[in-house]
Amino acid sequence: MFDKSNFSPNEQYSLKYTTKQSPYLESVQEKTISSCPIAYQMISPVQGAFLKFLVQMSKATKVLEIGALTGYSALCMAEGLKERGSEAKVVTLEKDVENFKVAKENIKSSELGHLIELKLGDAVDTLSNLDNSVQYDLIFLDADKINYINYYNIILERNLLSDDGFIVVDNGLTNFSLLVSEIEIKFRYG
Ligand SMILES: C[S@@+](CC[C@H](N)C(=O)[O-])C[C@H]1O[C@@H](n2cnc3c(N)ncnc32)[C@H](O)[C@@H]1O
Repeated sequence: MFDKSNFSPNEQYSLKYTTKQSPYLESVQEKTISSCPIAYQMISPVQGAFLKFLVQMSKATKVLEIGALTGYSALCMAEGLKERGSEAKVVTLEKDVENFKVAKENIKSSELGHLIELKLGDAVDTLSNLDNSVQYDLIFLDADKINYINYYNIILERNLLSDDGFIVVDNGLTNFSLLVSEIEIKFRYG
């Protein structure tokens, strides 16, 4: 069973010196840990604070996430969008129906729910059909790693990334260094 004691010593140290998450985020985290069999895949509160910081510092308005799970990371990023006005939006993609249902409920019950649009389906299909008159300032890849290169290609081919936008990749430096180096090569040398 996954619980907070599974956090690494580095994670626990960082958590101690990171701004405490909101009570609502904590409740979503706790509920996910107690009821979701793949809760260990959810980002940690420190990573959530970092994503929120990235959204705020980059002044992103449009955020796209691939891999919603129960909505925790989308809610973290929505907190960073609070001051960004009526155009602000997190679009998050999820293919698993059970995860989708829980995420939908968590998003609906949040005071930031109006900032988040959750889409059900395989992200390769959803990305291929996403309205590309909208460009995203921050895109967070956090789904099936094997498809990262496909997500990256579709995002660039369909012009879904804004000119100053950037892509954040979860687990990019753990077991998937080959995929990451392919992405880096394409990014740097076209
Ligand atoms: C690592 S979890 C996401 C965690 C979430 N970002 C968080 O930290 O709260 C990965 C999620 O991606 C979903 N997923 C996996 N492959 C997918 C695909 N091809 N299309 C859409 N979602 C996918 C899984 O069902 C799972 O819910």
